[in-house]
Amino acid sequence: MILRLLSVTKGARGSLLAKALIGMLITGTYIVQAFLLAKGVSYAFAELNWRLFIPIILGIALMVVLRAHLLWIREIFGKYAAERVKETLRINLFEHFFHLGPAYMEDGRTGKLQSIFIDGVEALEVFLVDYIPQVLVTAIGLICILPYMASLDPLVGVIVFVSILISVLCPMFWDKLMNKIGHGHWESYGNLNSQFVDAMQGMTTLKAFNASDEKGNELERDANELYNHTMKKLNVSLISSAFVGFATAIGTALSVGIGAFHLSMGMLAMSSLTVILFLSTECFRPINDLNAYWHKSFLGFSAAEKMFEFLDTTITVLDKGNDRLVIPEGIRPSIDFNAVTFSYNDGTRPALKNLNLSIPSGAKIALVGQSGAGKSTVVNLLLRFFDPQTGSIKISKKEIGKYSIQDLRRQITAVFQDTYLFYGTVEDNIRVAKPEASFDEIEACCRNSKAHDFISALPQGYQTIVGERGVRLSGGERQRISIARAMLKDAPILVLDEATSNVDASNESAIQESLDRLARNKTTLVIAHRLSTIIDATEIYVMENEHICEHGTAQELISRDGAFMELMKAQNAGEKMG
Ligand SMILES: Nc1ncnc2c1ncn2[C@@H]1O[C@H](COP(=O)(O)OP(=O)(O)OP(=O)(O)O)[C@@H](O)[C@H]1O
Repeated sequence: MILRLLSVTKGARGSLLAKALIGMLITGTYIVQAFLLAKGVSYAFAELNWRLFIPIILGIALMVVLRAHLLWIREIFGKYAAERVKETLRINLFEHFFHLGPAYMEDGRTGKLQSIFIDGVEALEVFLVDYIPQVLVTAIGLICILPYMASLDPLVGVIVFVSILISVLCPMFWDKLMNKIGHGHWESYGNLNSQFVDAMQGMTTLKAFNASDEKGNELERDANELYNHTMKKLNVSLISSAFVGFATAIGTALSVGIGAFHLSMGMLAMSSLTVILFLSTECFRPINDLNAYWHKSFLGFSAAEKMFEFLDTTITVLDKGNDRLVIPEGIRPSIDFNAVTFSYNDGTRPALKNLNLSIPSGAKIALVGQSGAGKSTVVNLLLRFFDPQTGSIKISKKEIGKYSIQDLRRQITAVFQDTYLFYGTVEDNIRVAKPEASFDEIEACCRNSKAHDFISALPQGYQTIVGERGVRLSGGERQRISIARAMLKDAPILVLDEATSNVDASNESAIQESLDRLARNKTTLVIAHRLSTIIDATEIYVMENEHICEHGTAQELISRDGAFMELMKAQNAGEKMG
């Protein structure tokens, strides 16, 4: 995993190396300072002239000033590297997220993803930007200091070496436990985040059903779990740090003690003992820093595992097709579903079973049926949000999997029952369909979709901010914006999935007229519950239990008195009661 993590430092490696080099210079200033201090102390014991102390004091002051500057420069390199690494990681994550598409979002909870994408990436900063350069600094520093210490007193060298080994290896013993706790932390953090997002989005429902207390309790339980994990993490981290602190303190004390003993035995000079005294502290300084970074990094490790787990999620809808799907102006493609079977998720219950459906070039086909029959699933498959397990779907007689997904979706305009508005102006939201559109084109589409009047009445007209944190629009208004989007995209295949379900009666006939006009030179698939809106379709397909049970013109189906008539009767009865 560490190697994989290192791969994301590409683009920031120069800065990381610079940071490590500056770190070595900083260690150098500490070593020089230690030597100067050692010299000063030995002068003090020798009771030499005070003037001799002046260069030592000046030298130490110089080291302090130099170190302050180096620390400042190291911070700049560190921050630059951190931002680059985090940017790379997030770009990788977002790219994969978009490749996974709607199929992934079926299982994933937004709050969990958010916690990994945002906070997980932040948690990795310490490991990538502090720990890795510190490994270099520590290794080089020790390679320089240890042999010198051993040359002064071999036994002291061995003691320092063993203490360093213990300090480095000790955190590794806790690794498994720390990792487990880290996983628990992200799990509970993700749960809390998901619950919170859920509560925010469903606030109206919670209040309407007096269920906010229960939701509040669930949030409290999740917050409590997170607290417990955080405390566990702190405990283990503190114990591990205490071990390392103990090993370094014992190492320093032993090396000075042994040095003093050797001095008393006449085996070591006073000047060497003072050097050992100050240098042994410098030996352990980078180790302590390394240990501190290791502990700060451990949440990053478990976050990294979650990130890699996400990055390894198989993309189920593969974009392998290289063929271009460019439909020349005026040409209307045909669509064919042949023996299509499809199940969501675990595949236990098929949403479509052996479905056959043909939409001839330029025809308007309607798909009707009871709720849950599988109508929207047909659209999901046509847009390749999912791929069927068996059977084939063809556009213009060629399997849709052979076209690039971008090309495929470029040729289809879909209007759904639910319209998502992004944070931004009304104009931006419509422009999503055709970024290069002129304002006049946008306005013309809004007039046709009966959206222009209400948009003009908004505080800043087309420049009014909508979406999250923006002006709230009604369901019908949102749907008219989505119809304007569809009109602007004007692709050769039109899919209307309950496109006017939220539109009020006064606007419906006018919008229906515009949609009919839009559908005139296209191949159209309409899904509608209100059967009056599809009566003019070239052919109506009736779905029942995941497959087509009958099809024909409205007239044919009415005279057959089958499933379609059942639906008509049920609807008429419903309308009469309404
Ligand atoms: N994203 C999904 N994940 C899992 N199951 C799903 C998903 N979407 C739909 N289903 C299931 O697949 C079946 C068909 O659903 P689909 O939405 O296609 O029906 P529909 O005919 O469009 O219904 P409605 O008219 O109510 O919109 C249903 O049993 C539904 O529960």
